[in-house]
Parts: sequence; structure tokens; C-alpha cells
Amino acid sequence: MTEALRLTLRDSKAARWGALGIISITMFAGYFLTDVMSPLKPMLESEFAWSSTNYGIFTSAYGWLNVFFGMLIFGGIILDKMGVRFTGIMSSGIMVLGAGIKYWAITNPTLVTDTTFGIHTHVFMAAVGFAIFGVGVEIAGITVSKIIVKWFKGNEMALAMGMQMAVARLGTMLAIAAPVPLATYFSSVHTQVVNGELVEKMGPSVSAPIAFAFVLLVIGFITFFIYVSMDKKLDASLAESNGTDSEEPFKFSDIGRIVTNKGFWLIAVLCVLFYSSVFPFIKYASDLMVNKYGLDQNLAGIIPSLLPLGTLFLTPLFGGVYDKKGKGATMMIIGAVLILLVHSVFSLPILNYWFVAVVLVIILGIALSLVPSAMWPSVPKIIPENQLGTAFSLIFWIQNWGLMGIPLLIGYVLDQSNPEVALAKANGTAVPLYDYTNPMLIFAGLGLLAIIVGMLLKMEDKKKGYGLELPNIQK
Ligand SMILES: C[C@H](N)C(=O)N[C@@H](CCCCN)C(=O)O
Repeated sequence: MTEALRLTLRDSKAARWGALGIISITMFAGYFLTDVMSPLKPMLESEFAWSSTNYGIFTSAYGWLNVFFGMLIFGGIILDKMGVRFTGIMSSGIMVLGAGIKYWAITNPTLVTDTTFGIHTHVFMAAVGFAIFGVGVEIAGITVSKIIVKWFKGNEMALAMGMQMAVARLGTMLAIAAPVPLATYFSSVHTQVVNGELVEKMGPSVSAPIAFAFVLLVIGFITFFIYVSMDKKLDASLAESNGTDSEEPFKFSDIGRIVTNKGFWLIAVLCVLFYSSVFPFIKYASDLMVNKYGLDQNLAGIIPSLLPLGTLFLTPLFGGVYDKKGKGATMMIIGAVLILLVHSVFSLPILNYWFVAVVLVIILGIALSLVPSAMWPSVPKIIPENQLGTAFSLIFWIQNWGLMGIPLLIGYVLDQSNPEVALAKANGTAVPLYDYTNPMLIFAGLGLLAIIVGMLLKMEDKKKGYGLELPNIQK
């Protein structure tokens, strides 16, 4: 067979980067909704009398269905059985549905007067929407990972994953920076909760940024159909080139193979520790800026938004370094060290200057570029391609325990460490600032554990020869 005959659609640079661009739009919208409420925490407290625990419950809902109902694991199996086209459409549809429910709940503060399972129904219904959305965005995440491996394996895989994450981080950045101005711009007279009573009052529209996110998600859903047509063409070209589907189909016994692989566990534990120290932090970062660094609520999102901003450039850059030079395990360890450093300084009850926060957030951005750009392209070095959907879903499942549990823990610890805040709210007196020392110590502890697991992973790589320290691009 001649070289020309063996060429497929993925050998075309324009086609594979075009495919990446399209799926990145869907994920951009997903990441926007994921963090859109983060800068709105102080508003949720002032408009609807949410406590930090309420906010923690709502934020943790992201993982409820993924963790307790195993939705992510089903998602991974569906992905390996049904393929990326079906799973991609399904997951982006679920994102739209979840966002719709969340919007409905937030626009109905009358739900505040009821409770469901001991939680204010307003909080509970918003959480249900977020939980459904969480299933969609997580399954979309594993689908996109598999799509990237399909198009880029043996080429610029880490760079491609880095670029996709960079676009997604743009969504996070917008979600941190835009909601407060949007909510303020669309201020209106609406129902608010004041001293436990529902009153009609002029105030910022917390629901406006969610409506914006909903529209973005619908656009992401539509654009995924364009990807579907490209994927069909890729499969056709693979079939023609005769080089396709030499892979064994997925079997349930593969799950046993994945979970008995020590490398898999190390990367999964590193993943949950690392992401639990960054993503839940983002949910509280704007509030931290108000309470620790004395920033105005309207400007508080600016410093945290520098975190994803840096990753826009650095994630593809580090991905490119991994592709060409290797050193994946080392990059993950350095990232974990940075996490420990940053959160330790945040936890100190001194240095409460805004420029210190800027420097720390920039360093955190470097960590958030180093670890993911090395971690995700390392998974296909440990797990065979036909088991990747399931492996990614298992890793995401383990990670979701952290994404669910840590925000809840932080909200609870915040309330427990600052009882005077709840007291002041109940008495209608001036509300004091939150002391964030204990929550930040929890984040620092996660960083320390991540360093240890990163080192164990590097040792295992040496023993098993996964090639985590080797370049991805095959010469
Ligand atoms: C939150 C989500 N489960 C996640 O881990 N996202 C990663 C990207 C994973 C993509 C793997 N190709 C992130 O860093 O945003």
C-alpha cells in the first residue's frame, strides 16, 4: 500500500484543528456555566439570604449525580459502546437541560419559603439543575478527551488537549469576570429575602448571567452537530484507508483491567487532589478577595480571573513542551509544589495586600497549566485506547468526589469558623468579614498530598516504563 493511500482525514492539519475548534466551543460554554455563580456568592447572600453552607451545598451538587448515581461511569461505558457522536450530543443536551432548571430555580426566590430534605427549596432546586448540568459537562469532557485522542494520537496530542483546555479556561475567565457587571447592568425590581421575609426590591439580577450561559450552551449544542458530520467523514476515511478499527472493542472485563493498574490509581488520586485544590478554590476566590483583601464586590472577580487568563497561553505551551521534550511526571510534581506554596501563603493571616493576591493567583495559574497539560496526555500512555472512555470516566468519577465534597466542606468550615457572621445576619446588624484561614489550610493540605502522589507516580513510571517522561510526538 502506498503512503498516499494510507492518509486519512486526521492527517490533514486543517481538519484535525478544525474539529478541535468546534468541540472547544461546546466545552467553552460548559465551563462558563460551571463557574458563573462563583462571583455571585456575596449577591446570593445579600439578595436571597443564602449562607456559606447553602452556597457550598449548591456548588457540591455538581458531583451529586456523577458520584452517587455513577452517572459518569455509565457515561464512560456509553462512550466506549456508542461512540463519540451519540455521547457528545447526549451530554451537551443534558447540559442545556440542567442549565434551564438552574435558571428557573434562581428566578423563583419564592422557593425560599419552603424546604426540601432540610434544604431551602430555592437552594435545592438550583442545585438539582446544577447536578444535572454536572452530568452533562463531565460526560462531554470525557467525550472530548476521546475525540482528541482519535484525531491527534501520534501528532500534537498534548498541544491539542492544552488548546482545548485553554478555550475552556476562557469560559472560566469570563465566568469569573462577567457575572457581577452583567447582574448589575440588568438590575431590576424583584423578589428578595430580607430578614426572612420576601420583599419586592430593586437589586442586581443574579439570573441574568445564568440566562447568558444558557444561550451559550444552546450554541455549543448546535455546533456539536457540525462536529458529528466531521466525525462521520473521519470514520469513512479511516475505513477507506483500511487502517481503522484494528482496536479490540470495549468489553466490561476491561474495567477490571483498568482498576488493577497501579498507574491508573496514582493518576486518579493525583487528579482528585490537584483539582480539589483549584476548582473549588475558584468558587470561593471572589469571596476571598472581598473578605481577606478588602476588594469591592464589583471588582473582586478581576484578580481570580487572572488565574484562567494565564492558563490560556501556558497550557498549550506546556502541552507543546510535553509533546516535544517529555517530563510529564516532573511537570505534575512541580505543579503540586506550586499549589502548596500558593495556598499556604493565602492561609497566613498577614500580607493582606491586593498585589500579593495577584502574584499568588498568577502562580496558581502556572500550576493549573502545568498539571493538566501533563496529566491528561499521560492517561493514554497508561491505558489502551479502547478503554480510554471508561478510564477517563473513572478518573473523572474519582475527581468528582473532591469537586463535590471540598466545596461543601469549605462552606461548612467557613460558617463554623465565623459564627459571628450568621449571628449578625440573623440580628440584622452589620455583617463582619469572613476569616478564610481554615479553608485555605485545607487547600494547602491537598497540595501537600498531591506532591507525595506525584512522586509515587514518577517512581511507578520508572518501574513500569509508561513513558511519562518521554515526548509524545513520535519521530
Ligand atoms: C472538571 C473536569 N472533570 C476536568 O477534569 N477537566 C479538566 C480537563 C479534562 C480534559 C481531559 N482532556 C480541566 O483541566 O479542565
